[in-house]
Amino acid sequence: MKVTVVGAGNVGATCADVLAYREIVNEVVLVDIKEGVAEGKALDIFQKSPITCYDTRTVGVTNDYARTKDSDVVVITSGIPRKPGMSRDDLIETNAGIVKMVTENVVKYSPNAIIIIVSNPLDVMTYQAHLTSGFPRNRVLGMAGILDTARYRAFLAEALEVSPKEIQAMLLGGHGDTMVPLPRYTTVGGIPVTELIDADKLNAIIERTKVGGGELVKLMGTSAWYAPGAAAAQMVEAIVKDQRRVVPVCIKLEGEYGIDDCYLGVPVVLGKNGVEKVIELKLNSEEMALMQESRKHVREVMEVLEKK
Ligand SMILES: NC(=O)c1ccc[n+]([C@@H]2O[C@H](COP(=O)([O-])OP(=O)(O)OC[C@H]3O[C@@H](n4cnc5c(N)ncnc54)[C@H](O)[C@@H]3O)[C@@H](O)[C@H]2O)c1
Ligand SMILES: O=C(O)C[C@H](O)C(=O)O
Repeated sequence: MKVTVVGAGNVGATCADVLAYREIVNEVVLVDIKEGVAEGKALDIFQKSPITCYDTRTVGVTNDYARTKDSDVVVITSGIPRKPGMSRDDLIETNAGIVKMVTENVVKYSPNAIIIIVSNPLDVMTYQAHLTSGFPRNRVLGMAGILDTARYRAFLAEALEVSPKEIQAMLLGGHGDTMVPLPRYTTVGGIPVTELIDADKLNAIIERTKVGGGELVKLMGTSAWYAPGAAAAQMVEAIVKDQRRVVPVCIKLEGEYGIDDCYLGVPVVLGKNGVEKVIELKLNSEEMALMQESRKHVREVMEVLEKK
């Protein structure tokens, strides 16, 4: 199995590192537009292999897509991250062009690949890659829900003083402040979370999760990478090992949840064909209203792209 990661910055290099040290694939090709960056980071990761003991080979190239030929999965992280005071949507002008150009190259050399988008604004960059690639929707996916649920799960684990491994959760909607964490679908070792935490505390955790990316941007002056890189690697693993994991993924909705023609996070079964199935939950009226609000926001940003 061969995986390409485009963008050898914070998220891309972290994703490549996780793919390598966990031996998720045999070969990782890292691509960047900046001369030497991908080559250097791939070499550094390869030189770690005798220390932490793995066989995955990592190779870096500067814009040489021929070297990515016949990749099974391509993770696109190229693009600028936000700085304090910016929203993810502010990145659209720069990142849409980058994602378009990168996707054209990916399609040329790996026409059967499954594409995972990481660049922001996530839902609309997934739209851009879908438009440019012309791939079926099951092969153009956005990574955000695994990261957003991981934040929610981590905050809950801390509040409940339990292992984060015990928290299972689902979340819907766009990757922005309108995301929809679902307490009704959150359990702690199989116990509904609402039996273990009072409503005020749970609401505070939901609100913190919604702005979880911004919290880190404020602290670091740029956006997060450890959890995002690992989340993208988890999606790659589910695909290349055909694990059929049930995780939230951004995909074009075609009637599910009563929504057409919008890119939003929903629970899916993730396996060797990318999205094997979109799972449609029976939402209550409050959850449905939040999902519609999220759809409205993502649609507005999609329209910005359409007018470009
Ligand atoms: N979906 C998510 O949950 C999530 C999480 C974290 C970050 N992000 C997004 O991921 C993107 C990358 O974040 P980062 O922290 O790694 O940024 P970064 O600046 O560290 O890395 C981006 C890399 O992309 C490269 N690049 C730019 N244009 C390119 C092109 N045309 N071809 C190849 N490479 C190119 C840059 O040279 C740079 O090395 C940002 O848009 C950020 O907002 C998304
Ligand atoms: O917050 C950002 O800008 C990056 C990313 O989308 C995140 O949630 O960490």
